[in-house]
Amino acid sequence: MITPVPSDIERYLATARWFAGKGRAFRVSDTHVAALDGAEPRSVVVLAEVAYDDAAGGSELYQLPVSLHPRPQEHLESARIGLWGGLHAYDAVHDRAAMTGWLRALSGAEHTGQLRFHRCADARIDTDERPSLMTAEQSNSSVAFGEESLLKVFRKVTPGTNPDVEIHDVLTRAGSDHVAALYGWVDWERGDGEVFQLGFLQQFLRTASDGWTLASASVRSLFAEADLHPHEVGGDFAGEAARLGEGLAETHAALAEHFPVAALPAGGARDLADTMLERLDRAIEPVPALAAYADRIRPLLAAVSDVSHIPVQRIHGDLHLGQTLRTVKGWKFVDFEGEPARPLAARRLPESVWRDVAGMLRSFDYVAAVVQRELDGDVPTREQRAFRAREWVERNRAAFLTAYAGRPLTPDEQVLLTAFEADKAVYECAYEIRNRPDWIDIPLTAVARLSDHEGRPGGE
Ligand SMILES: Nc1ncnc2c1ncn2[C@@H]1O[C@H](COP(=O)(O)OP(=O)(O)O)[C@@H](O)[C@H]1O
Ligand SMILES: O=P(O)(O)O[C@H]1O[C@H](CO)[C@@H](O[C@H]2O[C@H](CO)[C@@H](O)[C@H](O)[C@H]2O)[C@H](O)[C@H]1O
Repeated sequence: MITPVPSDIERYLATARWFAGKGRAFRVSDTHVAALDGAEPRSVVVLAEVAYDDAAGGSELYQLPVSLHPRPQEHLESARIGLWGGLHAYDAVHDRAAMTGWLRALSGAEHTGQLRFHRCADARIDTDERPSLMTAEQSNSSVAFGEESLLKVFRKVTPGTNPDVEIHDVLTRAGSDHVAALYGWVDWERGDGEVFQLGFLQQFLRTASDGWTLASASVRSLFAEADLHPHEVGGDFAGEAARLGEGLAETHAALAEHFPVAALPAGGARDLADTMLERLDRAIEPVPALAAYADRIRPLLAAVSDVSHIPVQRIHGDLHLGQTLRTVKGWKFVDFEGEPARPLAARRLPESVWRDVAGMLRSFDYVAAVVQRELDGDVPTREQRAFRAREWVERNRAAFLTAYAGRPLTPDEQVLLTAFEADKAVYECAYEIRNRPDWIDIPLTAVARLSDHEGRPGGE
């Protein structure tokens, strides 16, 4: 069995887009290796224990599928990890031959040592399809096989059922129109018997466009017209926003049918409010500008503790326009992993559907803000654009929400929705300062707007 070199992995992780510990002091304290027997090139999965040496401490387990070659592979230079036992080690998601090996193992439902490849009963898997790494990788890595299937390789792994695999499995069996069908998945059993899900193969929605791209195009087409209102512009998004709302309502209904539903127990509303308040307090340290709004945001979050009945069920957990794909047959939702920063167990718990609704509402705000940033102009031009962007946001929020709920929200639902929006904007402040500090103004502006919310029914 190959022996990985921890310092090579540390160097590789430090620059990886998907490594959540960037900027923190860390070291690889241990590694586990599982081999894909008989694969050519030689392939292993390395699970690297990452220990953090900063004040927050803690540890995480990261997955590196590795291909091992006796000779250097020039075309894989950017994916090179190091030289291990005389073999050249590469991040295998970049290595087409290695990924074909994974597809074959999935197709054959192979059990090799500690790795177990599962194939779903109705899965169509063509092992001749050519693998290519998707460039839009974020928290994980995804490899497309021709036009047929997509392998998502989780990077940070935790023991137990992964919510992305679990929800794709359940909704595929239920015949949902709103997810890509699950074709198979990969488990790894650690020496102590704990099982980790390493990735899954799903239907590749190759002709789909993601909601972020479509919504950005709509905002750009608004700005291309000097004075028109959003509903007067050819690229109006409100119809799509409404279809997204309907699609989310149908997805929530399917999740409610196939997973347990409940109401938060006594004290649950207070716990939820406290969790949000704690998240706000924690975010002030990395984002000191939040402090100026904190006293006016706290009552919005604390109000949740007065809601007497909060129904909960499985939800998406981190919904935004980038997690939606428009196919010819309607909208699909992807990436049911929940917020990457939350512990896995928390991400599988039933939650209020208003968390997902709030996520989408925040995304309409984001897309309008991001498109404005692409454009320059003098102050009056920018102010006029900001006003028109607000009209676009309000129109699409309303279309989405009306279609989702199909009726006016009750006062309690409005309290929950506002609190989840504020909570999400706070989360985004912490997320942006770590990942895209240039974008910090986007959620901060939202926090400022929400802090001004009091007494305004119906949202922002
Ligand atoms: N089944 C699919 N078919 C086509 N594209 C997909 C599919 N699932 C995800 N994608 C695309 O891949 C991107 C990354 O997928 P996602 O599951 O969100 O991974 P991550 O956890 O790395 O963010 C998505 O934004 C989406 O555009
Ligand atoms: O897609 P992930 O599950 O990795 O989610 C994380 O990254 C998202 C950014 O890609 C982040 O979403 C935020 O930025 C989006 C625009 O890029 C915007 O549409 C979302 O509304 C906003 O929250 C998400 O919060 C984070 O968890």
